[in-house]
Amino acid sequence: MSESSLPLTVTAAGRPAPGQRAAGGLLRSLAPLLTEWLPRQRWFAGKGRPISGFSLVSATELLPCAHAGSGAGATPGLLHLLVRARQPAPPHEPGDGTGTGSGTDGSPDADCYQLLVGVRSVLPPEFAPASLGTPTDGPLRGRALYDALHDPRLTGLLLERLRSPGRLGPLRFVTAPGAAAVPSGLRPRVLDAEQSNSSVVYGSAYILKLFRRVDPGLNPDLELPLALARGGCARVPAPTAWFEAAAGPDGDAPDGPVAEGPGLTLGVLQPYLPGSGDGWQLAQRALAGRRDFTAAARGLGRATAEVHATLADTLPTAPLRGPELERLAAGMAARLEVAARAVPALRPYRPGLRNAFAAVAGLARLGQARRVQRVHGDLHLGQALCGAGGDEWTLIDFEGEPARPLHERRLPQPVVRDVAGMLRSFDYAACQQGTGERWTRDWAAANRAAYCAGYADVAGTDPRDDARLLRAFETDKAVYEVLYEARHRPAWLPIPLSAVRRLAAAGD
Ligand SMILES: Nc1ncnc2c1ncn2[C@@H]1O[C@H](COP(=O)(O)OP(=O)(O)O)[C@@H](O)[C@H]1O
Ligand SMILES: O=P(O)(O)O[C@H]1O[C@H](CO)[C@@H](O[C@H]2O[C@H](CO)[C@@H](O)[C@H](O)[C@H]2O)[C@H](O)[C@H]1O
Repeated sequence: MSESSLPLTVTAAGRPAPGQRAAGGLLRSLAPLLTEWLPRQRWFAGKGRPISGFSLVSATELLPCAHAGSGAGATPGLLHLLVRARQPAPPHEPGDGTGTGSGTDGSPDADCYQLLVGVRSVLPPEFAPASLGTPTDGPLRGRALYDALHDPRLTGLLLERLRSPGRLGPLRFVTAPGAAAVPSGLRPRVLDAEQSNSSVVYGSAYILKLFRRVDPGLNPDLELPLALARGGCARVPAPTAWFEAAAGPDGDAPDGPVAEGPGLTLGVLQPYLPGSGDGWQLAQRALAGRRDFTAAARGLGRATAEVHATLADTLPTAPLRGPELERLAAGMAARLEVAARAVPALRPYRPGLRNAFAAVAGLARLGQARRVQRVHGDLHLGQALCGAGGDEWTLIDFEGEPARPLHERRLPQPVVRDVAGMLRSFDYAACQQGTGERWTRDWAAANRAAYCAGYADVAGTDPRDDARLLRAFETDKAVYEVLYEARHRPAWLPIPLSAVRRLAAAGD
């Protein structure tokens, strides 16, 4: 998007600021700060590639910024920004082959990020770690800018906006039909978690997830929980409210009036489940204490199958016949090539891994077919919250694998894809406690079996009976994890690499 087509800056009163210059000047003054700050954020998706420039998709004042924060106790300003960061394109990451989509959404070389920027004349010391810096020119010259999610006054304001439906410039705040009224004055705190996005907890009642890298379209992390709530499935917290930006003709937020429809999903408010541990923490604790985890694993299998059953009832399903099975296998093989180019340690295992994918193409030649439906897409132990009973599970984070384009994450998939994700996670948990030990290997095997048995309790079919497809998805996931760890947590790379060795040997 060229600077001349920038949308207007929208004022707190919902009126365009005088002239487009405000937005252009804003971008110029923010660019040096963002170049420095963005790559340091956990959720920045373009790590390792230089940023060559920015374009502003929208800028909306939620609280006035120009004179904000002057004087003791003065109200800070709050600016909502959608900003594209231009970077050299990543190596092409091919699709699943289970649908018609290909390529990426929006500009492949310019991811769009959502930022909430606090504005003050002087930054209080408690917000120093959240500082973006101080622009030296433009409309915010000399003002201290910081990540507003760390300021309870500003995140409190955001909750106020979500409490009552309405519009502000390109932003639309929506309350779920039939949702209980959200009380005002809940105390906000930003979540300090290893996340792909950012979350704010209000009291111990709600959690607001703000999507950081946003793609045009309905985010499955809103779409699927809404569908599950419609279908009466209590395994997933039902969205209470959300906010979005209407999509313009080029997929960006518009400078005109907000159209009806989902546009870009920006944030989802849902009930917070207090005190619940996640499956990863519980598994780690069980391993450290050398305790059995199979009852919990079986419960998790049952929860997964219940969620799958409701998704199949409420959203479209389709057959996966010969040509689609072949495309699925080709997509997996192509992703392996991309990962092997990026991570040399994968290369020696390619022949064995390819065999796992060829076996899926082999199903097509046998005249077999499967079904596809909407699935979680990135299921692992950290995506399951456990109630007090120890085996009652709630599933969260239906966004799918964050690195994939949105249209691909919304494609129907075989359910074994989620099963494979969780099986990998038991392996991860065991490896994290020490790869070599017999006991941890047996622990992982027992929990993998219990999880599949739990799934079969509800679904009536055991995922292990579809061995070729399951192995192919497990292999595909391990390859994804190799790339994920190489990019985000290089010290963890040996974990998926050990699975790659095992899976490659099984395919010889
Ligand atoms: N409804 C909820 N109740 C309690 N904690 C939650 C809830 N939803 C998310 N969380 C916590 O927030 C963390 C991040 O949420 P998640 O949806 O996985 O975000 P991301 O996509 O950024 O990784 C989770 O690991 C979990 O600890
Ligand atoms: O939870 P996210 O949506 O951010 O998912 C990404 O990050 C996960 C790690 O936080 C990553 O999961 C991998 O590590 C887990 C342990 O930390 C393990 O349980 C998973 O099995 C493993 O895949 C996930 O792949 C990534 O998309």
